[in-house]
Amino acid sequence: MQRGARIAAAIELLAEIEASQDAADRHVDRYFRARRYAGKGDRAAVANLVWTAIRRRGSIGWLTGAGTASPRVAILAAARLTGLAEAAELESLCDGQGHSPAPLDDAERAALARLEVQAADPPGWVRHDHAAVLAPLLARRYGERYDAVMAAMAGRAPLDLRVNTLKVSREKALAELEGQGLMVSPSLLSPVGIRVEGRERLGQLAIFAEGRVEIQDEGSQLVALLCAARPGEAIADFCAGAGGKALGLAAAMQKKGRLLALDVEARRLTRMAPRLARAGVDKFVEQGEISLELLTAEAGQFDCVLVDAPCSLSGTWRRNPANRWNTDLDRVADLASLQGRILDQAARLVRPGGRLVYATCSVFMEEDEDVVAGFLDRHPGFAVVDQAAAFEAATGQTVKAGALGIALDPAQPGTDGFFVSILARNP
Ligand SMILES: C[S@@+](CC[C@H](N)C(=O)[O-])C[C@H]1O[C@@H](n2cnc3c(N)ncnc32)[C@H](O)[C@@H]1O
Repeated sequence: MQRGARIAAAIELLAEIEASQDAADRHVDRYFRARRYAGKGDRAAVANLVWTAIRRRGSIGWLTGAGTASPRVAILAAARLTGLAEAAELESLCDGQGHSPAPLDDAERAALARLEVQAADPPGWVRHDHAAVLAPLLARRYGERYDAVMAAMAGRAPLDLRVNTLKVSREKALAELEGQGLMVSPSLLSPVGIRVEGRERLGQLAIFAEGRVEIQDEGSQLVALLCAARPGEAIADFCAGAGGKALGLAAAMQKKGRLLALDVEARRLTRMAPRLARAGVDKFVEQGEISLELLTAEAGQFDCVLVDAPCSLSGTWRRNPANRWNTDLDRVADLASLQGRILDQAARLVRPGGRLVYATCSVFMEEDEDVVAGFLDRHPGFAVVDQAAAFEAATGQTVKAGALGIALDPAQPGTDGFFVSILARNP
């Protein structure tokens, strides 16, 4: 495909994506399945234009003065921003000949001219592609590290695996994956983690189908490990959802003791069934729906309660770029009050002397430290433990920790953005 044809294909694809509710990657796959003549290079170039236009939606709107840019303007701007075309070439690439896009109209020409001026000195939120209202929140969290972290946030999320130590050791799993021709290395912080180079399709491999490894970001692995669950303990996973953390907890407990996976919607827990079965812990993990009766009946019964709270997902922008634009301050405030309420409920289940672990995949302190501080004000019977010492005890590694918790990010240590706070109930 010529460059003009690649741009035209990307415009067509983006318009399709915008007009539908389906996930963007499904469209990209379908589009190319129907166009077998397109080569690997074509596919990569078109997909890069489409992803750039989606990820940079808000900043392209600002740079071109177009507000919400049309698919044509968005893709032409993406072609410029990714270096596929120089400014002066866009006009000639859009000549309407063969498979090239139709010629530019005056409004499009003006939008692309404005891009050249504005791109010279854009504000931080444009450079790093997030809603302008989130700038103070990110400045509060990162200060001088803002540019470095946001640059890391723009990269592609790595592929991490958690080894199911109920079935195999990390050494054996590494050897098996290497035997399959994969480039793998032990994770830096998670003692049960493996990092895979490249975008391998793991679904077909026996090691995955037979539950020896599970796909899980290293940050998620660390959240489960920081519960320091031991065999024989009673642990409640209060926001268990699809069960990612529950799997890690079950392995740490060596299937001994009691692991209760809870969620406010029992429907959500059904998604964990195949994962539990694959990992060989389906008979071990108990499931339950949160209710007043349950909170009363189970009060004070657990050595540790994990609250992996619903959040803005701002730590996962590498995976879900649309969230960079559709999170506003009201949503963050609403989530913070929900998180406080969930913590209040979950705390009832912790036995005297037990642990309460609060985690989010948000990088906003408003959903993290502030929620913990509010909880501690309301519950004088709980206190923070030494976070850095708890991290070292659970993982054998050291990280920088704050007084109220540990914040991980894609720049340092290179995980998704996560926050974890380990609290203890007074004996
Ligand atoms: C971040 S997700 C959990 C992910 C899960 N722990 C995992 O590792 O796969 C948050 C979960 O909290 C649940 N949730 C939402 N509101 C809740 C509430 N009021 N109480 C308890 N759980 C709630 C959601 O249903 C969702 O499953």
